[in-house]
Amino acid sequence: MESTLRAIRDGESVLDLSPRSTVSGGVEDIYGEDRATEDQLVTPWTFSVASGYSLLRDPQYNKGLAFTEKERDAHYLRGLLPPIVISQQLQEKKLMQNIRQYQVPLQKYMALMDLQERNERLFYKLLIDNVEELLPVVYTPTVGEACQKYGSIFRRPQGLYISLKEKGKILEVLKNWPERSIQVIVVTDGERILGLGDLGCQGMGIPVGKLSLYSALGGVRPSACLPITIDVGTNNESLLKDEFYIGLRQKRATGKEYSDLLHEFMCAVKQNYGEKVLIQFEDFANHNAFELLAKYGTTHLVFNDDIQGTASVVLAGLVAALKLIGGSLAEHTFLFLGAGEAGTGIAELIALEISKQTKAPVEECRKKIWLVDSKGLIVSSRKNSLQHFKQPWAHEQEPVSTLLDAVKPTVLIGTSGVGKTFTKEVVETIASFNDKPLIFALSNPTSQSECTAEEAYTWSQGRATFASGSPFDPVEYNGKVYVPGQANNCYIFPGFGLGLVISGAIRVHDDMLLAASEALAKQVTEENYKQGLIYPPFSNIRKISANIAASVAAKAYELGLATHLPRPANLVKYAESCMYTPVYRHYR
Ligand SMILES: NC(=O)C1=CN([C@@H]2O[C@H](COP(=O)(O)OP(=O)(O)OC[C@H]3O[C@@H](n4cnc5c(N)ncnc54)[C@H](OP(=O)(O)O)[C@@H]3O)[C@@H](O)[C@H]2O)C=CC1
Ligand SMILES: CC(=O)C(=O)O
Ligand SMILES: [Mg+2]
Repeated sequence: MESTLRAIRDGESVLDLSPRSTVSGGVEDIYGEDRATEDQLVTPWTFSVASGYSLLRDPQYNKGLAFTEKERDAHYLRGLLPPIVISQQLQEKKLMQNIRQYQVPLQKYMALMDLQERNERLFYKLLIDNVEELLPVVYTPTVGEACQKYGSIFRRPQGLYISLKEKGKILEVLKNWPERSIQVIVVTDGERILGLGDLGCQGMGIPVGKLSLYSALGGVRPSACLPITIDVGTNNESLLKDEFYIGLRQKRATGKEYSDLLHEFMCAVKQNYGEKVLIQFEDFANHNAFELLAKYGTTHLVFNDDIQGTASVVLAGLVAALKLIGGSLAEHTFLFLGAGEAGTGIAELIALEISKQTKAPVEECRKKIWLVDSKGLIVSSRKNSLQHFKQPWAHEQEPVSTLLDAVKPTVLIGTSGVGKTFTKEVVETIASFNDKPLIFALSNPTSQSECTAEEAYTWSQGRATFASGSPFDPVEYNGKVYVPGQANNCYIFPGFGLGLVISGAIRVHDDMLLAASEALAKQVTEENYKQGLIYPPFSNIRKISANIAASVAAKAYELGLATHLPRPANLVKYAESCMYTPVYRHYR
């Protein structure tokens, strides 16, 4: 057998591998897999010529019924498919019809994951052409439910699992991944999955979902994307007791054990994929997230989507909203419910932008921004007990425990991960001292949203401008239709990552976040504003991503952080030309 395999590997003329008939009329079991009793070892061998049966089962190349007559002849597909040949458009139509028949969002999610596993190009074509309809399925809110039930719905593994068992062998594990030229990694340790808390190893749905958006919305090739879950255990008691749980059945490793594993991972990634692979940290708990970003920000190309991507998307929405509510950023007062990754990340970028606009020191600009955590308003008397990322926000003020007791904000931002916290009283109060209150309810998924779009519009008597992390349908109030925006980092990270990739950037810089934000805000049209929108529609997201990518790349060149030289003259055109499109290719 070894000589046969070697002949195939070396490209010599292929030997006869067809199973031979035996005298008894059965089929000879040449490799002994069927003869072996259960306690004997067998070799799980395969050979990889993408033709015939294996071509149909290779999601990267499979086209299903869209294989042409010529391709069916050339690639040994005759008889393996029914006679009809149909177009990708017709396949898309049929699949959308099928997906629309499912009433339960999780069924739609599973159907889409099956499609991704079966026919990658068709999956991306569907996602791009129906982005507004399918985004809530592959992404928030449905991906949250998928993660909660990941063990039960698990069929085929997606992405790479690195657990404590792989300590000392992470480089080898990376080498098991079939693709060599990786450009973007999204990694989680599953400790803060959306606002759903610790889902351990089942957080894998998040890197998988984020990376499918990298390809669909940002045009990064799917084969260049690698979803990774680091499994250091979970503190989620119900998962630890769940017989279908797919992760390590132990409490989370912390301290040195945790940081050693993460360090080995970060070094192995750089060693295996080089300096220019983007590592996006996603849904880590804040006690690790800030530290990882600070520690690896100077040695690796790292980006924390929850801290930085969210900041960039919210700043864009704020800048755009000024056209509706008036004033400059510096003239507004901001109040956050939630002072973690998203809250302090956004707050810091707002302060930075105000500082750039007004030339005032950033410390001064922070004074217009207030944050509330689970213990109340962040004030100076609490300073010694505050986590380091909250300390810059500890302003001089008496401690208060209720949201609107001390501050009269013009902008209210929810980043608490706790649903229903913007109560009727809260919305009515902010609407009582603002003609046009601006309200962001950013927590995901929908169940954790601080309030719904309907509540925001009704309780403010139609005066609020509203955007949320997970999507809400338009609302009719007093005969007028209000269209809520979706303030989600998925507006930013696909284009942001593309900009880093095409410029060959080696580090992320805050000015790139500001550039991405500005590029997004510029995409909001007069027509969008007329509808009360502060974000452009997702139907234009590939164009939006190309513009964001161009702005981020331009900043990378300006800062001397780009290695792709010479700089392309027209970066928007260049970004567009680099984007993956999922139409079928013709096979020779
Ligand atoms: N729309 C988007 O694009 C994004 C949305 N998010 C969403 O934001 C939410 C928070 O994420 P993240 O910042 O990373 O989480 P963190 O855990 O880092 O922060 C949560 C913060 O909320 C505070 N908090 C919790 N409960 C309450 C409460 N009842 N009242 C007031 N404050 C409370 C916590 O207080 P304490 O510090 O005292 O514990 C903490 O400061 C999640 O739901 C996530 O899905 C995140 C990223 C992007
Ligand atoms: C959107 C996102 O990244 C989050 O909710 O964590
Ligand atoms: Mg996230």
